[in-house]
Amino acid sequence: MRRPRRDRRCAASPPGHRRGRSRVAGQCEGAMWAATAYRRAGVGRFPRAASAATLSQVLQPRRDPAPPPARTSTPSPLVAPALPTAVAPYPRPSSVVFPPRGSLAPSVSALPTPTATPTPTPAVAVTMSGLGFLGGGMMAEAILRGLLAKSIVKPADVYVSEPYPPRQEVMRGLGVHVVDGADVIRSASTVFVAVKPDVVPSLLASLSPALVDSPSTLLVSIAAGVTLATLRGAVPPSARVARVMPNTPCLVGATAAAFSLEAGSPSADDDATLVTTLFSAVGLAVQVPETQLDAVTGLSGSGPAYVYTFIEALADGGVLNGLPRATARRLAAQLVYGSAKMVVEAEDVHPAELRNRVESPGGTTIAGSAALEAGGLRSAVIGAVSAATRRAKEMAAPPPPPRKE
Ligand SMILES: NC(=O)C1=CN([C@@H]2O[C@H](COP(=O)(O)OP(=O)(O)OC[C@H]3O[C@@H](n4cnc5c(N)ncnc54)[C@H](OP(=O)(O)O)[C@@H]3O)[C@@H](O)[C@H]2O)C=CC1
Ligand SMILES: O=C(O)[C@@H]1CCC=N1
Repeated sequence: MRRPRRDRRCAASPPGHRRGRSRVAGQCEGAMWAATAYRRAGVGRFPRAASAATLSQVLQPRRDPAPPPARTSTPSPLVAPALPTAVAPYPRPSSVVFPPRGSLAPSVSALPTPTATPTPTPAVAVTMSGLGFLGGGMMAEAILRGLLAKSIVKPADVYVSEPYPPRQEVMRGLGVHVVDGADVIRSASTVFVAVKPDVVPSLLASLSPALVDSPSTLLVSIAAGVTLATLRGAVPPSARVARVMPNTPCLVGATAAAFSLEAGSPSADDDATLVTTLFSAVGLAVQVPETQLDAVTGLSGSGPAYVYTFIEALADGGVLNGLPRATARRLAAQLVYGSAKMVVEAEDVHPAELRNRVESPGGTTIAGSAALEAGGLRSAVIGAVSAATRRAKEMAAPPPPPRKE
């Protein structure tokens, strides 16, 4: 009998304690709240460098030395065009050229080399010959639906191995081939490893003969905590490996994904280009040193869950104060969406500055912000990212040797 599947998914300062009345002073207090929260979250002292950077940022007068615009009944100065250096939306590729089987992506070498910032990708024609997924669960579905929605790949060019019949049906419903793992490797030159972390080493080891027969397969692992060294140890030398930490908003083309590649790999540039192209088609893709990937997991990999909790809590607050549930939910979601959009589009503006612009002196928002601080929201969020990061590190650790009876 199958084991039961787990439930999807998945897996301060007191009010009125300002030291000054100006917005700049308020920003300073924001930084102190951050430092206090940092300590409360049990992650040690607020780092000196971070503290200094944050304080200097918040203490600096704004680049525009003029006082903040007076609140009037005229249209708000917060509309995006009023913010400095708004960044344009990332250009999206219409499709990706995949390398033919058995060769290293000559067609992608013309694409830009990724950097630590979002990399624009050009529109190129589809000549897809095979994208694979080992595991057809939640995350595979999110990536796949995102890529299909952007016409990055055609369903007929996708091969998925998945043992659980209901998930196989979901995959077939997307029009992709459901085959066994070896056939995924034989049919696809780029293969996502999308099984649970503890399954990865044994699954890859079992696919070794197919990988030997299909040299230069690029395995793109999304498994939390599974290191490049573990991947390398589980595959033949001819296979290429990449480690990515995406998140479920792939599904709506708004993922925040970071990836790392093996140092010194001769195909590193091509692989970076291919991974960047795939993930920037469904959101943001940045390359980071592998040492940062566990923190990425704790922040943006796990982060959608924290944000959903926040949205749920916001909606509950609205309901408590008399809003119909559906109205509260729509407003809460749009609030988070719009606020995030402003941070994304004005990356030179510190979020504290955006917050301060909402907080009228003696008004409603500062009362709410003070309640958030008193409730420890900031500490709780920092603690959540740290707990998830620690968990990713634990998962990366080799399993303890079996106990002798
Ligand atoms: N969910 C998320 O938000 C994110 C997840 N990840 C990572 O993605 C990976 C997948 O997570 P998620 O999609 O949530 O998990 P799921 O459990 O939804 O998906 C994994 C799927 O792989 C199947 N599977 C098990 N063994 C094999 C096998 N040998 N061959 C092929 N398929 C197999 C599982 O079937 P069965 O259930 O029957 O075992 C399951 O359907 C994990 O490593 C996770 O760390 C990364 C970023 C975000
Ligand atoms: O919870 C997990 O382990 C996975 C990895 C990141 C998001 N979900």
